[in-house]
Amino acid sequence: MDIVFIKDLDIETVIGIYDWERKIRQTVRLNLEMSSDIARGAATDRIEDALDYKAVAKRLIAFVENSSFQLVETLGERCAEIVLNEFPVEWVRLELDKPGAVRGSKSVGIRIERGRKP
Ligand SMILES: Nc1nc2c(c(=O)[nH]1)N=C([C@H](O)[C@@H](O)CO)CN2
Repeated sequence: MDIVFIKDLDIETVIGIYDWERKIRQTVRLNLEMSSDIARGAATDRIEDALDYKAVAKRLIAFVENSSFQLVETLGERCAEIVLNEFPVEWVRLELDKPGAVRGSKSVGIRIERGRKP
């Protein structure tokens, strides 16, 4: 299976379950692996035949910046839905990190796989 990926996309948003978290913006980090037929774009050398990772990133930045969920689970699930519903992607693995959320830990977060592997 061919993959287009986006690594360490940092986005500021309102996220968290505590009162103090509802009043500030925190950084979340997205990592995505998306199934894509790499050979198709390679054959024509045209962006129209490839999965445009910049378009995916811009869409997710706009969504996450304007969101205000409590749980990383909810935000991650919504992001995966956007990728599957709005782009030519049949399967996605998504990691959503909340760096520094737990003292003593570099990061915490979720990893999900959604869709059907081609
Ligand atoms: N499974 C989860 N556990 C926790 C979450 C979460 O989103 N999913 N969130 C918090 C707090 O917001 C925490 O990040 C603040 O430091 C705690 N546990």
